[in-house]
Amino acid sequence: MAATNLKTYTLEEVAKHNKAGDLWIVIDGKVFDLSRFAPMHPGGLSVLLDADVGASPALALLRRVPFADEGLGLEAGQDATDAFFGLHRQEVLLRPQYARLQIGTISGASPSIQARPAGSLSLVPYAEPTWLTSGYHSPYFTEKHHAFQRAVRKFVEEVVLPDALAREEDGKPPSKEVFKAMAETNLLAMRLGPGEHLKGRVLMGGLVEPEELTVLHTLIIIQEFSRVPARGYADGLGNGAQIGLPPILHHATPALRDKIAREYFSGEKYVSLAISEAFAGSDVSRLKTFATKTPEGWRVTGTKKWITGGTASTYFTVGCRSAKGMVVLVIERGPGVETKPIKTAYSASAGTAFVTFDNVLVPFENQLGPDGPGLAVILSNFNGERWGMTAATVSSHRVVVEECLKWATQRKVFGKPLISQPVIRAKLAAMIARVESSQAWLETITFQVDRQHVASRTIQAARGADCFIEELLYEGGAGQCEGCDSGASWLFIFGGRALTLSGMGKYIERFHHTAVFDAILGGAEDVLDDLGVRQAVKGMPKRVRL
Ligand code: HEM
Repeated sequence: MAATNLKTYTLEEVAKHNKAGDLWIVIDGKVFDLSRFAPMHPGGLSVLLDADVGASPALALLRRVPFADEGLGLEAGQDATDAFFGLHRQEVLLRPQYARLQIGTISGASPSIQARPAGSLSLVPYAEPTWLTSGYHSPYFTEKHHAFQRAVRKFVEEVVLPDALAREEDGKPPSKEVFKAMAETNLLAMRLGPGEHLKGRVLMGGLVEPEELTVLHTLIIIQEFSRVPARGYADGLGNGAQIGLPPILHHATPALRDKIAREYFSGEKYVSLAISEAFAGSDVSRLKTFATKTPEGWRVTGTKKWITGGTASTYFTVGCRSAKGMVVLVIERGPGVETKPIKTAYSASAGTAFVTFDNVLVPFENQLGPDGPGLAVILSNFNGERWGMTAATVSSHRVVVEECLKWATQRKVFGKPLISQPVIRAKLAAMIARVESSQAWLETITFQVDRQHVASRTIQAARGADCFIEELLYEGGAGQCEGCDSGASWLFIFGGRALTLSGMGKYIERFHHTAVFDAILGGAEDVLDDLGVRQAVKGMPKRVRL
Protein backbone atom coordinates (compact mmCIF):
# COMPACT_ATOMS: atom_id res chain seq x y z
CA MET A 1 0.00 0.00 0.00
CA ALA A 2 1.28 3.48 -0.92
CA ALA A 3 2.11 5.91 1.87
CA THR A 4 -0.98 7.93 2.78
CA ASN A 5 0.59 11.41 2.96
CA LEU A 6 1.35 11.70 -0.73
CA LYS A 7 2.54 15.08 -1.98
CA THR A 8 2.49 16.69 -5.40
CA TYR A 9 5.78 17.44 -7.19
CA THR A 10 6.95 18.90 -10.46
CA LEU A 11 9.38 17.01 -12.70
CA GLU A 12 11.97 19.70 -12.01
CA GLU A 13 11.73 19.00 -8.29
CA VAL A 14 12.10 15.27 -8.87
CA ALA A 15 15.09 15.82 -11.15
CA LYS A 16 17.08 17.31 -8.28
CA HIS A 17 17.13 13.90 -6.56
CA ASN A 18 19.33 12.15 -9.06
CA LYS A 19 22.17 10.42 -7.32
CA ALA A 20 22.90 7.38 -5.17
CA GLY A 21 21.52 8.01 -1.69
CA ASP A 22 19.11 10.64 -2.97
CA LEU A 23 17.23 9.10 -5.88
CA TRP A 24 13.66 9.76 -6.92
CA ILE A 25 12.03 8.38 -10.03
CA VAL A 26 8.71 8.81 -11.80
CA ILE A 27 6.63 5.92 -13.04
CA ASP A 28 3.22 6.56 -14.56
CA GLY A 29 2.84 9.92 -12.87
CA LYS A 30 3.81 8.53 -9.46
CA VAL A 31 6.95 9.66 -7.64
CA PHE A 32 9.03 6.97 -5.92
CA ASP A 33 11.84 7.64 -3.49
CA LEU A 34 14.39 4.92 -4.16
CA SER A 35 17.17 6.45 -2.05
CA ARG A 36 17.30 3.56 0.42
CA PHE A 37 15.96 0.85 -1.87
CA ALA A 38 18.32 1.49 -4.83
CA PRO A 39 21.34 -0.44 -3.41
CA MET A 40 19.00 -3.44 -2.88
CA HIS A 41 17.26 -3.16 -6.25
CA PRO A 42 17.23 -6.69 -7.80
CA GLY A 43 18.11 -5.16 -11.18
CA GLY A 44 21.13 -3.37 -9.71
CA LEU A 45 21.89 0.21 -8.70
CA SER A 46 23.64 1.25 -11.87
CA VAL A 47 20.55 0.98 -14.09
CA LEU A 48 18.72 3.37 -11.85
CA LEU A 49 21.46 5.95 -12.22
CA ASP A 50 22.16 5.43 -15.90
CA ALA A 51 20.57 8.34 -17.74
CA ASP A 52 21.25 6.71 -21.12
CA VAL A 53 18.98 3.85 -20.23
CA GLY A 54 16.39 6.38 -19.22
CA ALA A 55 16.48 4.86 -15.80
CA SER A 56 17.21 8.01 -13.91
CA PRO A 57 14.05 9.13 -15.54
CA ALA A 58 13.46 12.52 -14.17
CA LEU A 59 16.96 13.60 -15.13
CA ALA A 60 17.06 11.62 -18.34
CA LEU A 61 13.73 12.76 -19.56
CA LEU A 62 14.43 16.36 -18.84
CA ARG A 63 17.49 15.94 -21.02
CA ARG A 64 15.25 14.44 -23.73
CA VAL A 65 17.21 11.18 -23.94
CA PRO A 66 16.73 9.17 -27.14
CA PHE A 67 14.59 6.61 -25.35
CA ALA A 68 11.92 9.15 -24.66
CA ASP A 69 12.12 10.61 -28.15
CA GLU A 70 11.49 7.43 -30.05
CA GLY A 71 7.76 7.65 -30.33
CA LEU A 72 7.16 5.12 -27.58
CA GLY A 73 4.08 6.81 -26.27
CA LEU A 74 5.91 9.11 -23.87
CA GLU A 75 6.65 12.75 -24.25
CA ALA A 76 10.06 13.98 -23.21
CA GLY A 77 10.08 15.34 -19.73
CA GLN A 78 7.29 13.07 -18.59
CA ASP A 79 8.32 9.85 -16.87
CA ALA A 80 10.01 6.44 -17.14
CA THR A 81 6.91 4.35 -17.54
CA ASP A 82 8.10 2.53 -20.65
CA ALA A 83 11.51 1.79 -19.19
CA PHE A 84 9.90 0.33 -16.09
CA PHE A 85 7.22 -1.72 -17.83
CA GLY A 86 9.71 -3.11 -20.28
CA LEU A 87 11.41 -4.81 -17.34
CA HIS A 88 8.85 -5.39 -14.62
CA ARG A 89 5.40 -6.85 -14.28
CA GLN A 90 2.75 -4.42 -13.08
CA GLU A 91 2.37 -6.43 -9.89
CA VAL A 92 5.83 -5.29 -8.69
CA LEU A 93 4.44 -1.87 -7.84
CA LEU A 94 1.49 -3.46 -6.05
CA ARG A 95 3.70 -5.39 -3.64
CA PRO A 96 3.44 -3.60 -0.28
CA GLN A 97 7.22 -3.28 0.14
CA TYR A 98 7.47 -1.39 -3.17
CA ALA A 99 4.13 0.42 -3.10
CA ARG A 100 5.23 2.17 0.05
CA LEU A 101 8.19 3.70 -1.84
CA GLN A 102 5.73 6.07 -3.47
CA ILE A 103 5.98 9.53 -1.94
CA GLY A 104 3.77 11.51 -4.25
CA THR A 105 2.44 12.24 -7.69
CA ILE A 106 3.49 14.56 -10.48
CA SER A 107 1.47 17.72 -10.58
CA GLY A 108 -1.24 17.48 -13.24
CA ALA A 109 -0.42 13.84 -14.14
CA SER A 110 -2.97 11.11 -13.71
CA PRO A 111 -1.92 7.44 -13.64
CA SER A 112 -2.78 5.71 -16.91
CA ILE A 113 -1.82 2.15 -16.07
CA GLN A 114 -4.20 0.27 -13.85
CA ALA A 115 -4.44 -3.28 -12.67
CA ARG A 116 -7.59 -4.98 -13.96
CA PRO A 117 -10.08 -5.11 -11.05
CA ALA A 118 -10.71 -8.64 -9.77
CA GLY A 119 -13.59 -10.26 -11.59
CA SER A 120 -13.61 -7.90 -14.56
CA LEU A 121 -12.97 -8.77 -18.19
CA SER A 122 -9.67 -8.13 -19.89
CA LEU A 123 -9.68 -5.46 -22.56
CA VAL A 124 -6.70 -6.99 -24.36
CA PRO A 125 -7.86 -8.28 -27.76
CA TYR A 126 -8.37 -12.06 -27.79
CA ALA A 127 -7.80 -12.28 -24.04
CA GLU A 128 -11.44 -13.33 -23.68
CA PRO A 129 -13.46 -15.81 -25.73
CA THR A 130 -15.74 -14.19 -28.29
CA TRP A 131 -18.84 -14.65 -26.16
CA LEU A 132 -17.27 -12.41 -23.51
CA THR A 133 -16.04 -9.81 -25.96
CA SER A 134 -17.98 -6.59 -26.19
CA GLY A 135 -20.03 -6.30 -29.36
CA TYR A 136 -20.07 -10.03 -30.13
CA HIS A 137 -22.98 -12.44 -29.82
CA SER A 138 -23.14 -16.10 -28.98
CA PRO A 139 -25.72 -18.72 -29.91
CA TYR A 140 -25.03 -20.58 -26.66
CA PHE A 141 -24.49 -18.16 -23.81
CA THR A 142 -27.23 -15.99 -22.30
CA GLU A 143 -27.22 -13.02 -19.92
CA LYS A 144 -27.51 -15.50 -17.05
CA HIS A 145 -24.32 -17.21 -18.18
CA HIS A 146 -22.62 -13.80 -18.19
CA ALA A 147 -23.67 -13.14 -14.59
CA PHE A 148 -22.47 -16.60 -13.62
CA GLN A 149 -19.14 -16.07 -15.37
CA ARG A 150 -18.60 -12.76 -13.54
CA ALA A 151 -19.22 -14.39 -10.18
CA VAL A 152 -16.90 -17.31 -10.91
CA ARG A 153 -14.12 -15.05 -12.17
CA LYS A 154 -14.36 -12.86 -9.08
CA PHE A 155 -14.16 -15.93 -6.89
CA VAL A 156 -11.19 -17.30 -8.81
CA GLU A 157 -9.26 -14.04 -8.75
CA GLU A 158 -10.00 -13.21 -5.13
CA VAL A 159 -9.85 -16.64 -3.52
CA VAL A 160 -8.01 -19.06 -5.79
CA LEU A 161 -5.35 -16.98 -7.54
CA PRO A 162 -3.46 -15.71 -4.45
CA ASP A 163 -3.37 -19.21 -2.98
CA ALA A 164 -2.30 -20.73 -6.31
CA LEU A 165 0.64 -18.36 -6.68
CA ALA A 166 1.73 -18.89 -3.08
CA ARG A 167 1.43 -22.70 -3.26
CA GLU A 168 3.33 -22.87 -6.54
CA GLU A 169 6.10 -21.05 -4.70
CA ASP A 170 6.17 -23.21 -1.58
CA GLY A 171 5.06 -26.48 -3.19
CA LYS A 172 2.38 -27.12 -0.59
CA PRO A 173 -1.06 -28.47 -1.54
CA PRO A 174 -3.95 -26.02 -2.13
CA SER A 175 -5.12 -24.55 1.18
CA LYS A 176 -8.05 -26.03 3.06
CA GLU A 177 -9.67 -22.56 3.10
CA VAL A 178 -9.93 -22.58 -0.69
CA PHE A 179 -11.66 -25.97 -0.63
CA LYS A 180 -13.98 -24.68 2.06
CA ALA A 181 -14.82 -21.58 0.02
CA MET A 182 -15.47 -23.78 -3.01
CA ALA A 183 -17.71 -25.91 -0.86
CA GLU A 184 -19.68 -22.88 0.38
CA THR A 185 -20.39 -21.64 -3.16
CA ASN A 186 -20.92 -25.26 -4.25
CA LEU A 187 -18.27 -24.86 -6.93
CA LEU A 188 -16.95 -28.27 -5.90
CA ALA A 189 -20.29 -29.80 -6.82
CA MET A 190 -20.91 -27.65 -9.90
CA ARG A 191 -17.53 -28.52 -11.40
CA LEU A 192 -18.83 -32.04 -11.89
CA GLY A 193 -21.57 -30.77 -14.17
CA PRO A 194 -25.34 -31.10 -14.01
CA GLY A 195 -26.92 -33.97 -12.13
CA GLU A 196 -28.62 -35.28 -9.03
CA HIS A 197 -25.67 -34.28 -6.87
CA LEU A 198 -26.77 -30.62 -7.20
CA LYS A 199 -30.23 -31.20 -5.76
CA GLY A 200 -31.04 -28.91 -2.85
CA ARG A 201 -27.82 -26.91 -3.17
CA VAL A 202 -27.58 -23.14 -3.39
CA LEU A 203 -25.32 -22.55 -6.37
CA MET A 204 -23.08 -19.49 -6.45
CA GLY A 205 -25.28 -17.69 -3.93
CA GLY A 206 -28.42 -18.58 -5.89
CA LEU A 207 -27.28 -17.32 -9.31
CA VAL A 208 -28.38 -20.54 -10.94
CA GLU A 209 -30.94 -23.12 -9.88
CA PRO A 210 -29.69 -26.73 -9.60
CA GLU A 211 -31.95 -27.90 -12.44
CA GLU A 212 -30.83 -24.95 -14.62
CA LEU A 213 -27.14 -25.75 -14.48
CA THR A 214 -25.89 -27.11 -17.79
CA VAL A 215 -22.59 -28.29 -19.24
CA LEU A 216 -22.10 -24.73 -20.48
CA HIS A 217 -21.88 -23.61 -16.84
CA THR A 218 -19.32 -26.31 -16.22
CA LEU A 219 -17.38 -25.05 -19.22
CA ILE A 220 -17.38 -21.57 -17.68
CA ILE A 221 -16.12 -22.91 -14.36
CA ILE A 222 -13.33 -24.95 -15.92
CA GLN A 223 -12.23 -22.14 -18.20
CA GLU A 224 -12.25 -19.54 -15.44
CA PHE A 225 -10.23 -21.77 -13.12
CA SER A 226 -7.78 -22.47 -15.92
CA ARG A 227 -6.95 -18.80 -16.29
CA VAL A 228 -4.92 -19.20 -13.11
CA PRO A 229 -1.36 -19.65 -14.34
CA ALA A 230 -0.68 -22.66 -12.15
CA ARG A 231 -1.53 -25.89 -13.94
CA GLY A 232 -0.23 -28.18 -11.21
CA TYR A 233 -2.07 -26.35 -8.45
CA ALA A 234 -5.32 -26.82 -10.38
CA ASP A 235 -4.71 -30.54 -10.35
CA GLY A 236 -4.22 -30.43 -6.60
CA LEU A 237 -7.41 -28.39 -6.28
CA GLY A 238 -9.77 -31.25 -6.81
CA ASN A 239 -8.99 -32.27 -10.38
CA GLY A 240 -8.41 -35.75 -8.97
CA ALA A 241 -12.00 -35.80 -7.70
CA GLN A 242 -13.22 -34.41 -10.99
CA ILE A 243 -12.33 -37.80 -12.45
CA GLY A 244 -12.43 -39.97 -9.33
CA LEU A 245 -15.89 -39.01 -8.11
CA PRO A 246 -18.10 -39.54 -11.23
CA PRO A 247 -17.76 -43.35 -11.13
CA ILE A 248 -18.79 -43.19 -7.46
CA LEU A 249 -21.78 -40.95 -8.22
CA HIS A 250 -22.90 -43.19 -11.07
CA HIS A 251 -22.12 -46.67 -9.80
CA ALA A 252 -21.83 -46.73 -5.98
CA THR A 253 -24.57 -47.90 -3.62
CA PRO A 254 -26.71 -44.92 -2.50
CA ALA A 255 -25.26 -45.09 1.02
CA LEU A 256 -21.63 -45.02 -0.12
CA ARG A 257 -22.33 -42.45 -2.83
CA ASP A 258 -24.06 -40.07 -0.42
CA LYS A 259 -21.39 -40.43 2.27
CA ILE A 260 -18.46 -39.69 -0.06
CA ALA A 261 -20.34 -36.95 -1.93
CA ARG A 262 -21.19 -35.26 1.37
CA GLU A 263 -17.60 -35.41 2.58
CA TYR A 264 -16.12 -34.17 -0.70
CA PHE A 265 -18.66 -31.46 -1.49
CA SER A 266 -18.19 -30.00 1.99
CA GLY A 267 -14.46 -29.74 1.39
CA GLU A 268 -13.65 -32.19 4.19
CA LYS A 269 -12.17 -35.12 2.29
CA TYR A 270 -10.64 -35.65 -1.12
CA VAL A 271 -11.07 -38.27 -3.81
CA SER A 272 -8.65 -39.48 -6.49
CA LEU A 273 -8.88 -41.71 -9.50
CA ALA A 274 -6.28 -44.47 -9.30
CA ILE A 275 -5.96 -46.28 -12.62
CA SER A 276 -2.50 -45.81 -14.12
CA GLU A 277 0.41 -47.92 -12.98
CA ALA A 278 4.08 -48.30 -13.63
CA PHE A 279 2.97 -51.25 -15.77
CA ALA A 280 0.03 -49.75 -17.62
CA GLY A 281 -1.11 -46.32 -18.72
CA SER A 282 -3.29 -46.05 -21.80
CA ASP A 283 -3.45 -49.87 -21.99
CA VAL A 284 -5.59 -50.04 -18.87
CA SER A 285 -6.59 -53.64 -19.49
CA ARG A 286 -3.09 -54.72 -18.45
CA LEU A 287 -3.24 -53.42 -14.89
CA LYS A 288 -1.40 -55.36 -12.24
CA THR A 289 -3.38 -54.31 -9.20
CA PHE A 290 -5.22 -57.48 -8.29
CA ALA A 291 -8.51 -57.80 -6.43
CA THR A 292 -9.35 -61.22 -5.01
CA LYS A 293 -12.73 -62.14 -3.60
CA THR A 294 -12.63 -63.52 -0.05
CA PRO A 295 -15.48 -64.25 2.35
CA GLU A 296 -14.87 -60.93 4.19
CA GLY A 297 -14.64 -58.77 1.06
CA TRP A 298 -12.20 -57.90 -1.73
CA ARG A 299 -8.48 -58.17 -1.00
CA VAL A 300 -6.46 -55.72 -3.07
CA THR A 301 -2.71 -55.70 -3.70
CA GLY A 302 -0.84 -53.56 -6.19
CA THR A 303 0.53 -50.11 -6.90
CA LYS A 304 -0.72 -47.03 -8.72
CA LYS A 305 1.37 -44.26 -10.23
CA TRP A 306 0.81 -40.57 -11.16
CA ILE A 307 -2.29 -40.33 -8.99
CA THR A 308 -3.38 -36.69 -9.10
CA GLY A 309 -4.10 -35.26 -5.66
CA GLY A 310 -3.33 -38.68 -4.21
CA THR A 311 -1.13 -37.46 -1.38
CA ALA A 312 -4.15 -35.79 0.27
CA SER A 313 -6.95 -38.15 -0.76
CA THR A 314 -9.04 -40.23 1.59
CA TYR A 315 -10.84 -42.18 -1.15
CA PHE A 316 -9.38 -43.81 -4.25
CA THR A 317 -11.44 -45.04 -7.18
CA VAL A 318 -9.27 -47.96 -8.16
CA GLY A 319 -9.17 -50.03 -11.32
CA CYS A 320 -8.26 -53.65 -10.48
CA ARG A 321 -7.85 -56.97 -12.26
CA SER A 322 -10.13 -59.70 -10.95
CA ALA A 323 -10.67 -63.38 -11.79
CA LYS A 324 -13.51 -62.28 -14.10
CA GLY A 325 -11.68 -59.45 -15.86
CA MET A 326 -11.73 -56.01 -14.32
CA VAL A 327 -13.46 -54.47 -11.34
CA VAL A 328 -13.52 -50.91 -9.99
CA LEU A 329 -13.45 -50.46 -6.21
CA VAL A 330 -13.55 -47.50 -3.87
CA ILE A 331 -10.68 -47.91 -1.45
CA GLU A 332 -10.54 -45.79 1.67
CA ARG A 333 -7.21 -44.74 3.12
CA GLY A 334 -6.51 -47.08 6.03
CA PRO A 335 -4.43 -50.15 6.91
CA GLY A 336 -2.41 -51.30 3.88
CA VAL A 337 -2.86 -48.05 1.92
CA GLU A 338 0.18 -45.82 1.55
CA THR A 339 0.85 -42.74 -0.56
CA LYS A 340 4.20 -41.22 -1.42
CA PRO A 341 4.64 -37.93 -3.30
CA ILE A 342 6.15 -38.30 -6.78
CA LYS A 343 8.56 -35.51 -7.62
CA THR A 344 7.35 -34.15 -10.93
CA ALA A 345 8.61 -31.42 -13.21
CA TYR A 346 5.31 -29.61 -13.13
CA SER A 347 4.25 -28.89 -9.56
CA ALA A 348 4.48 -30.23 -6.04
CA SER A 349 1.09 -28.68 -5.23
CA ALA A 350 -0.62 -31.18 -7.57
CA GLY A 351 -0.05 -33.82 -4.89
CA THR A 352 0.90 -36.45 -7.49
CA ALA A 353 1.26 -39.74 -5.66
CA PHE A 354 2.58 -43.25 -5.88
CA VAL A 355 -0.03 -45.36 -4.09
CA THR A 356 0.54 -48.78 -2.60
CA PHE A 357 -2.23 -51.21 -1.71
CA ASP A 358 -0.92 -54.04 0.41
CA ASN A 359 -3.50 -56.76 0.96
CA VAL A 360 -6.17 -54.11 1.68
CA LEU A 361 -9.57 -55.39 2.75
CA VAL A 362 -12.32 -53.64 0.79
CA PRO A 363 -16.02 -54.20 1.62
CA PHE A 364 -18.14 -55.66 -1.19
CA GLU A 365 -20.36 -52.57 -0.96
CA ASN A 366 -17.43 -50.53 -2.32
CA GLN A 367 -17.63 -52.17 -5.73
CA LEU A 368 -18.54 -49.80 -8.60
CA GLY A 369 -20.43 -51.53 -11.39
CA PRO A 370 -20.18 -55.19 -12.26
CA ASP A 371 -17.21 -57.48 -11.66
CA GLY A 372 -15.65 -58.40 -15.02
CA PRO A 373 -16.59 -55.56 -17.38
CA GLY A 374 -15.04 -52.96 -15.04
CA LEU A 375 -13.12 -51.61 -18.02
CA ALA A 376 -16.34 -50.01 -19.25
CA VAL A 377 -16.63 -48.06 -15.98
CA ILE A 378 -13.06 -46.84 -16.39
CA LEU A 379 -13.37 -45.95 -20.05
CA SER A 380 -16.67 -44.12 -19.68
CA ASN A 381 -14.92 -41.83 -17.27
CA PHE A 382 -12.26 -40.81 -19.78
CA ASN A 383 -14.79 -39.00 -21.97
CA GLY A 384 -15.63 -36.31 -19.46
CA GLU A 385 -12.00 -36.11 -18.43
CA ARG A 386 -10.84 -35.36 -21.96
CA TRP A 387 -13.51 -32.75 -22.46
CA GLY A 388 -12.58 -31.01 -19.21
CA MET A 389 -8.90 -31.10 -20.05
CA THR A 390 -9.57 -29.60 -23.44
CA ALA A 391 -11.64 -26.79 -21.96
CA ALA A 392 -8.78 -26.07 -19.55
CA THR A 393 -6.17 -26.28 -22.27
CA VAL A 394 -7.86 -23.79 -24.57
CA SER A 395 -8.34 -21.35 -21.71
CA SER A 396 -4.77 -21.51 -20.51
CA HIS A 397 -3.53 -21.00 -24.07
CA ARG A 398 -5.66 -17.89 -24.22
CA VAL A 399 -3.88 -16.56 -21.15
CA VAL A 400 -0.62 -17.13 -23.00
CA VAL A 401 -1.93 -15.15 -25.96
CA GLU A 402 -2.73 -12.29 -23.59
CA GLU A 403 0.68 -12.45 -21.94
CA CYS A 404 2.38 -12.48 -25.34
CA LEU A 405 0.32 -9.58 -26.66
CA LYS A 406 1.06 -7.48 -23.59
CA TRP A 407 4.74 -8.29 -23.65
CA ALA A 408 5.12 -7.70 -27.37
CA THR A 409 3.58 -4.26 -27.07
CA GLN A 410 5.43 -3.10 -23.95
CA ARG A 411 8.84 -4.61 -24.64
CA LYS A 412 11.20 -2.43 -26.65
CA VAL A 413 13.93 -3.94 -28.82
CA PHE A 414 16.20 -2.04 -31.18
CA GLY A 415 14.38 1.07 -29.97
CA LYS A 416 10.98 -0.21 -31.11
CA PRO A 417 8.21 -2.21 -29.51
CA LEU A 418 8.64 -5.93 -30.13
CA ILE A 419 5.26 -5.99 -31.87
CA SER A 420 6.71 -3.87 -34.67
CA GLN A 421 8.59 -6.98 -35.88
CA PRO A 422 6.55 -8.80 -38.57
CA VAL A 423 7.81 -12.19 -37.39
CA ILE A 424 6.35 -11.58 -33.94
CA ARG A 425 3.03 -10.52 -35.42
CA ALA A 426 3.00 -13.69 -37.55
CA LYS A 427 3.52 -15.85 -34.48
CA LEU A 428 0.76 -14.05 -32.64
CA ALA A 429 -1.58 -14.39 -35.61
CA ALA A 430 -1.05 -18.15 -35.64
CA MET A 431 -1.60 -18.42 -31.89
CA ILE A 432 -4.79 -16.37 -32.02
CA ALA A 433 -6.22 -18.31 -34.94
CA ARG A 434 -5.68 -21.60 -33.18
CA VAL A 435 -7.06 -20.53 -29.83
CA GLU A 436 -10.14 -18.99 -31.46
CA SER A 437 -10.87 -21.98 -33.67
CA SER A 438 -10.33 -24.38 -30.79
CA GLN A 439 -12.71 -22.43 -28.56
CA ALA A 440 -15.35 -22.36 -31.30
CA TRP A 441 -15.10 -26.12 -31.78
CA LEU A 442 -15.14 -26.70 -28.04
CA GLU A 443 -18.30 -24.63 -27.60
CA THR A 444 -20.03 -26.55 -30.40
CA ILE A 445 -19.15 -29.86 -28.79
CA THR A 446 -20.14 -28.64 -25.35
CA PHE A 447 -23.52 -27.57 -26.65
CA GLN A 448 -24.05 -30.98 -28.26
CA VAL A 449 -23.03 -32.77 -25.07
CA ASP A 450 -25.44 -30.58 -23.15
CA ARG A 451 -28.34 -31.21 -25.52
CA GLN A 452 -27.78 -34.92 -25.84
CA HIS A 453 -27.11 -35.51 -22.17
CA VAL A 454 -23.87 -37.31 -22.65
CA ALA A 455 -25.06 -39.35 -25.61
CA SER A 456 -22.20 -41.66 -26.38
CA ARG A 457 -21.84 -40.79 -30.04
CA THR A 458 -21.35 -37.09 -29.42
CA ILE A 459 -19.01 -37.79 -26.61
CA GLN A 460 -16.91 -40.02 -28.84
CA ALA A 461 -16.82 -37.26 -31.41
CA ALA A 462 -15.94 -34.84 -28.65
CA ARG A 463 -13.05 -36.97 -27.61
CA GLY A 464 -11.67 -37.12 -31.12
CA ALA A 465 -12.02 -33.38 -31.46
CA ASP A 466 -10.45 -32.82 -28.09
CA CYS A 467 -7.38 -34.78 -29.06
CA PHE A 468 -7.10 -32.75 -32.18
CA ILE A 469 -7.50 -29.48 -30.29
CA GLU A 470 -4.82 -30.41 -27.81
CA GLU A 471 -2.46 -31.46 -30.54
CA LEU A 472 -3.23 -28.33 -32.46
CA LEU A 473 -2.45 -26.13 -29.52
CA TYR A 474 0.58 -27.94 -28.17
CA GLU A 475 2.36 -29.74 -30.90
CA GLY A 476 1.62 -28.09 -34.17
CA GLY A 477 -0.36 -25.22 -32.85
CA ALA A 478 -0.32 -22.18 -30.68
CA GLY A 479 3.12 -23.02 -29.53
CA GLN A 480 4.72 -23.65 -32.87
CA CYS A 481 6.24 -21.32 -35.33
CA GLU A 482 4.47 -21.50 -38.71
CA GLY A 483 6.42 -23.14 -41.43
CA CYS A 484 9.30 -24.22 -39.24
CA ASP A 485 9.89 -26.64 -36.45
CA SER A 486 11.70 -24.26 -34.20
CA GLY A 487 9.50 -24.76 -31.15
CA ALA A 488 7.03 -22.80 -29.10
CA SER A 489 6.11 -19.29 -30.22
CA TRP A 490 5.70 -18.05 -26.68
CA LEU A 491 9.36 -18.92 -26.05
CA PHE A 492 10.44 -16.83 -29.00
CA ILE A 493 8.27 -13.92 -28.03
CA PHE A 494 9.48 -13.88 -24.41
CA GLY A 495 13.06 -14.96 -25.16
CA GLY A 496 15.18 -15.83 -22.12
CA ARG A 497 12.46 -14.54 -19.81
CA ALA A 498 10.37 -17.58 -20.70
CA LEU A 499 12.93 -19.63 -18.81
CA THR A 500 12.95 -17.73 -15.53
CA LEU A 501 10.80 -18.47 -12.51
CA SER A 502 10.32 -14.80 -11.64
CA GLY A 503 9.82 -11.56 -13.50
CA MET A 504 8.12 -10.86 -16.83
CA GLY A 505 8.00 -14.39 -18.21
CA LYS A 506 7.24 -16.34 -15.05
CA TYR A 507 3.78 -17.45 -16.17
CA ILE A 508 5.10 -18.40 -19.58
CA GLU A 509 7.83 -20.47 -17.96
CA ARG A 510 5.29 -22.29 -15.79
CA PHE A 511 2.98 -22.79 -18.73
CA HIS A 512 5.75 -24.04 -20.97
CA HIS A 513 6.89 -26.75 -18.63
CA THR A 514 3.35 -28.00 -18.01
CA ALA A 515 1.95 -27.45 -21.50
CA VAL A 516 2.43 -30.91 -22.87
CA PHE A 517 0.94 -32.80 -19.94
CA ASP A 518 -2.62 -32.68 -21.16
CA ALA A 519 -1.51 -34.58 -24.23
CA ILE A 520 -0.62 -37.48 -21.92
CA LEU A 521 -3.19 -37.36 -19.14
CA GLY A 522 -6.48 -39.20 -19.57
CA GLY A 523 -4.99 -41.48 -22.23
CA ALA A 524 -2.10 -40.65 -24.54
CA GLU A 525 -2.97 -38.40 -27.44
CA ASP A 526 -1.96 -40.71 -30.25
CA VAL A 527 -3.84 -43.66 -28.73
CA LEU A 528 -7.02 -41.58 -28.43
CA ASP A 529 -6.56 -40.07 -31.87
CA ASP A 530 -6.43 -43.53 -33.29
CA LEU A 531 -9.49 -44.53 -31.29
CA GLY A 532 -11.39 -41.53 -32.70
CA VAL A 533 -10.62 -42.53 -36.29
CA ARG A 534 -11.42 -46.18 -35.64
CA GLN A 535 -14.77 -45.15 -34.24
CA ALA A 536 -15.41 -42.93 -37.24
CA VAL A 537 -14.59 -45.85 -39.53
CA LYS A 538 -17.07 -48.00 -37.60
CA GLY A 539 -19.71 -45.42 -38.46
CA MET A 540 -18.89 -45.42 -42.20
CA PRO A 541 -21.94 -46.46 -44.26
CA LYS A 542 -21.18 -49.74 -46.04
CA ARG A 543 -22.35 -48.52 -49.44
CA VAL A 544 -20.34 -45.35 -49.84
CA ARG A 545 -17.73 -45.25 -52.63
CA LEU A 546 -15.79 -42.49 -54.33
C1 HEM B 1 9.80 1.68 -8.03
C2 HEM B 1 10.83 1.35 -8.80
C3 HEM B 1 11.36 -0.02 -9.00
C4 HEM B 1 11.13 -1.15 -8.28
C5 HEM B 1 10.28 -1.32 -7.05
C6 HEM B 1 11.88 -2.21 -8.92
C7 HEM B 1 11.88 -3.52 -8.50
C8 HEM B 1 12.45 -4.56 -9.19
C9 HEM B 1 12.29 -5.95 -8.89
C10 HEM B 1 11.43 -6.52 -7.75
C11 HEM B 1 12.98 -6.64 -9.78
C12 HEM B 1 13.12 -8.20 -9.85
C13 HEM B 1 12.32 -8.75 -11.01
C14 HEM B 1 10.84 -8.74 -10.82
O1 HEM B 1 10.34 -9.19 -9.76
O2 HEM B 1 10.16 -8.32 -11.76
C15 HEM B 1 13.61 -5.70 -10.66
C16 HEM B 1 14.42 -6.05 -11.71
C17 HEM B 1 14.98 -5.13 -12.58
N1 HEM B 1 14.81 -3.78 -12.56
FE1 HEM B 1 13.70 -2.73 -11.27
N2 HEM B 1 12.53 -1.71 -10.00
C18 HEM B 1 12.25 -0.36 -10.08
C19 HEM B 1 12.66 0.52 -11.05
C20 HEM B 1 13.51 0.21 -12.08
C21 HEM B 1 13.92 1.10 -13.11
C22 HEM B 1 13.48 2.54 -13.27
C23 HEM B 1 14.79 0.41 -13.92
C24 HEM B 1 15.54 0.85 -15.12
C25 HEM B 1 15.00 1.18 -16.24
C26 HEM B 1 14.87 -0.92 -13.40
C27 HEM B 1 15.62 -1.92 -13.96
C28 HEM B 1 15.53 -3.25 -13.60
C29 HEM B 1 16.23 -4.31 -14.30
C30 HEM B 1 17.17 -4.14 -15.49
C31 HEM B 1 15.87 -5.49 -13.66
C32 HEM B 1 16.27 -6.90 -14.04
C33 HEM B 1 15.22 -7.39 -15.01
C34 HEM B 1 15.43 -8.79 -15.53
O3 HEM B 1 16.17 -9.59 -14.90
O4 HEM B 1 14.86 -9.09 -16.56
N3 HEM B 1 14.08 -1.01 -12.29
N4 HEM B 1 13.27 -4.44 -10.28
